Amino acid sequence: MNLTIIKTMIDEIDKPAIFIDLNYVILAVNTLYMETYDTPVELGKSTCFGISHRHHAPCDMHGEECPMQVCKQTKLPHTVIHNHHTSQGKTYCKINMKTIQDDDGMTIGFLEILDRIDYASAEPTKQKMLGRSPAFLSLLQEINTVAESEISVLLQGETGTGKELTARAIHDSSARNVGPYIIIECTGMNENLFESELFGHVKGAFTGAQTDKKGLIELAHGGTVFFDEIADVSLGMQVKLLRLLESKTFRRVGGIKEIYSDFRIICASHKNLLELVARGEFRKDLYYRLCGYPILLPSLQERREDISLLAESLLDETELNHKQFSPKALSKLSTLPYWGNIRELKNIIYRAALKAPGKLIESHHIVQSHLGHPLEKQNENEKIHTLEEQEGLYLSKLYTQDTSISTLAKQLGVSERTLYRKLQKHGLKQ
Ligand SMILES: Nc1ncnc2c1ncn2[C@@H]1O[C@H](COP(=O)(O)OP(=O)(O)OP(=O)(O)O)[C@@H](O)[C@H]1O
Repeated sequence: MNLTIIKTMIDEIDKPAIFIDLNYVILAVNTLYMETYDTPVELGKSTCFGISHRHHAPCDMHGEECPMQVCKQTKLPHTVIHNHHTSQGKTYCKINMKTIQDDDGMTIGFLEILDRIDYASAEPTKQKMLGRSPAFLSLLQEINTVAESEISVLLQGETGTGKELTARAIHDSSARNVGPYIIIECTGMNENLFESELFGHVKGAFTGAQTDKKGLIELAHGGTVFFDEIADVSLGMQVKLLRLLESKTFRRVGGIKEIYSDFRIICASHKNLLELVARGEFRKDLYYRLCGYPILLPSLQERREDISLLAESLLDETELNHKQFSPKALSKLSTLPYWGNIRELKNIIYRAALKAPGKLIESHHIVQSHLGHPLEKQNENEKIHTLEEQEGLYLSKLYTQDTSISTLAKQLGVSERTLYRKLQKHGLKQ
């Protein structure tokens, strides 16, 4: 294949694209690629890592996976997610790389095509999934892996870890993103209501059904349905859901006509569904229908490196965004145990900003509410905590506003001063 043909081919691609040789040097580039970066491309001289990362060495020397190395070994296309320096700042990009061979099967270079990832960011940005940690990057990779397929996805993870945001990101990066995205909240609905919400009803099906009404499944035709807290669906309704998933057809309540809906399903639960299956509270056949691709969302504890970034951005989303954290406040935020994950972090930040009288939010303004913690006991027993986290968890159980410090200190076998210090360290006391 000669270079002129490659240049013509690259110009035809409707995404930023380059052709690089075995030494990372760019030999062909399209206009969309040049528009993506501020650094000008010099054909035969610029390297892919120099333009996209402003590095002087390949990505794998900077802790990122180099797709070219994988392509070299496997000769198969490979996709990775990298954080690029684009003309719009640091941006997550999906890099699709493909080996190009000559007629004799010799590798002559690599084709790189880029997709911007608009739902995530490594910089403080409103309304985006934020993070830089390895756990966050693996999550982006998982989203990327499932997005282009039709597989059913089961999102599991503690409350407040971002399951709803992840479901939306999967829909937005799938081919169904032009279709509807329907959220079905499974908690707190009785069976009759749930059935009529899902499938709709015909006129006269029950008192108050004065007209025909489409259900959410019908409205989701061509798009994605997200069932939040799927574990809360009753056993009776689980049978109907299974039938729906197997046939993609249903009947409106009181109706006889079979209606077809083409939808993709994503579910989320903060409960361990397999445990519910073992206890007979969730149907095994439905579980396997829903769990085509399970994704476990990392808790905030597993991505502590992201706390400062999240904190800055969450503060920015409040009306108190003229305030800022002291370095000590930020470091305190990074050490707290978070039972409610990002949602709890959000509350702590808002409270701290309200408490701070001036512009600066100090570490003593950051106080964790211990009231919510006993609510979140799901999987707590199985999780390994550091001793320090365990200490915080234990103290938050024992200590309430009415606790006598001297009595508790005696019971714990420490001095009152030590207990004070520990309560302060874990954000349980000012
Ligand atoms: N990566 C992230 N970056 C920024 N904000 C996030 C991120 N993940 C979650 N959030 C925010 O945290 C809050 C909780 O997220 P979300 O509702 O998606 O969690 P969840 O896991 O679905 O919670 P639950 O199980 O309680 O329904 C939301 O305000 C969301 O915007």
